[in-house]
Amino acid sequence: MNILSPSILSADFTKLGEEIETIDNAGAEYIHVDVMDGMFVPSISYGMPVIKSIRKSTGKVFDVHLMISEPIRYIADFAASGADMITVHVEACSDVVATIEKIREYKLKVGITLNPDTPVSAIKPYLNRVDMVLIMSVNPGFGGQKFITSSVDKIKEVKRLRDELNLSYDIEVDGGINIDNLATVLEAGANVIVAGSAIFRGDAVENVKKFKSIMSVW
Ligand SMILES: O=C(CO)[C@H](O)[C@H](O)COP(=O)(O)O
Repeated sequence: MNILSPSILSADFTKLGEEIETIDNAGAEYIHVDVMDGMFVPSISYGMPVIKSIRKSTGKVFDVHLMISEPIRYIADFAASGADMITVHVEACSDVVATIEKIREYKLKVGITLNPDTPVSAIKPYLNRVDMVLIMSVNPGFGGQKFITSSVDKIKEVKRLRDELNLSYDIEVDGGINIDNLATVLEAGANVIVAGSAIFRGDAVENVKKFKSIMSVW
């Protein structure tokens, strides 16, 4: 199933609750929540209090992407804030298996991700333990960047590995996705689509509709 997960990093924070209700009503399946610590990535976004607060605005799945060093330290807090799934960076965890197990302790879905310069081989040992693989198609840290085209081959590679290893994880793609490159990533094998600026810049309802109409034919 194809899933749209708008990234609220590009929403208007002065009316975040309303922005979330808008994309929820327009048909987005997930809400993508980008947490940045100013260490693993250069920028700082928001954390548990914001997530707890926006949890009241929607019942949709909170797809929380932790761009933080040693995320194992905060899994309990993100679970208590209302996360439904947590994705961690392979580069950010000194013990990836323990981090995955910690997320499972809270009965949350688990995603693993990697930076554009990290090869897929770095996550291969963990593929049988996760529900989702996130292919970053920009260097994490900021919305509104240009899509890195080599990500398409990475999507194909994790799809090929899923078949080879007889696994069933979702493949999410995040960074620089827009109406023009959406079909390319879907065709490569991505089925969870993150988009920030392409959804929240302009008319979010129309943008969700356009995304979903293309996604419906794949
Ligand atoms: O993880 C992210 C940045 O680190 C964002 O989710 C991502 O960049 C989405 O924003 P946009 O669609 O504007 O590229």
